[in-house]
Amino acid sequence: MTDLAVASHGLTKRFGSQVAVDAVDLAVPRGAVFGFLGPNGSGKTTTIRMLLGLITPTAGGHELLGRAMPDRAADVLPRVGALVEGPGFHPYLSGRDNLRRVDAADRTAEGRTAEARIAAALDRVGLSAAAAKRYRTYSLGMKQRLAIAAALLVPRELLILDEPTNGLDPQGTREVRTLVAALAAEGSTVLLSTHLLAEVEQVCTHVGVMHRGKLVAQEPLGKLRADAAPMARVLTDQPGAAATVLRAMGLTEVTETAAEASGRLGAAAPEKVVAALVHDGVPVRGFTVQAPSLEDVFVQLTGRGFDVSS
Ligand SMILES: Nc1ncnc2c1ncn2[C@@H]1O[C@H](COP(=O)(O)OP(=O)(O)OP(=O)(O)O)[C@@H](O)[C@H]1O
Repeated sequence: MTDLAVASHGLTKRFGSQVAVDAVDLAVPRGAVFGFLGPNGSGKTTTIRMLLGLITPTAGGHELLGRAMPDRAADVLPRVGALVEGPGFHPYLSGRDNLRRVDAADRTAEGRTAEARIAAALDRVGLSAAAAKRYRTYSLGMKQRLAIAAALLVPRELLILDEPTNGLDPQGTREVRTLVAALAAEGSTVLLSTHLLAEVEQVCTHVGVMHRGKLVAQEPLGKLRADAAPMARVLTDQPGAAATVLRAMGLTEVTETAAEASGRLGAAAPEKVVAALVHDGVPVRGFTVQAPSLEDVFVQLTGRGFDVSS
């Protein structure tokens, strides 16, 4: 048994002359909550659609749960729950009746146990009380949770969720994040795509970063942070002189504003930097060393500061 829930090799998709996904080698360990992060248009949805066998790759291949796709699709897809775009729920049917339709359409699901499984899935996503209400009266968060319930009608080893919190208000976002964390705690591997760094920080154990169709980083979240160099900030009324010292001490990405200079600490020890500032007569009003934010880490890794917060 492989220890990877998702493994892709050179997965590529071209649309005409445009390369939407460019030789992506994904490695999602079993048990991970893998945040598939990238700005709009970076190729996340296209990758996910290839992973699920919804579209054919131009080149490359992949395995889900150790089985080659698409050859073993019939065998592996029943063990994979997916949330990709709207599942086409009927607006005038209740949440429960919508799940009955979804379950009836699934040939791998056992009809005899349908009612119990539907009730369990509704309970799982906190929709039991609203199960009899029509879908069209649901809030966005409830609609999204019903879509996740549809993915949970049978036990899943792997969940692939495309932007599960997209369009949700803060309350709905929290509900979905809590649900993802609970599913992971029960042993499911989760791959979720997002363009929100906060999402990755709050629920993910691993992260893969897409940029212009390429997977530019893929690591456990803790390692990503540990590998990143911290920032030093000097509060001073002589930022120009401070910046000169920071550069001389080997700090990189040195910037200055009216009241401070900052730079990325490499091998330089913070106390040596302070000593050098004082030695050169720079008046230091404050000195702080900050662990990099996840956004800083991505800038370091990719060399680009893409806007991931919008
Ligand atoms: N069917 C298609 N035909 C032509 N181009 C496409 C098609 N699907 C996607 N693309 C293009 O491929 C690129 C990647 O799109 P994709 O939807 O995979 O990005 P994404 O990272 O999921 O973005 P978003 O967060 O907006 O969904 C985009 O430039 C998009 O316009």
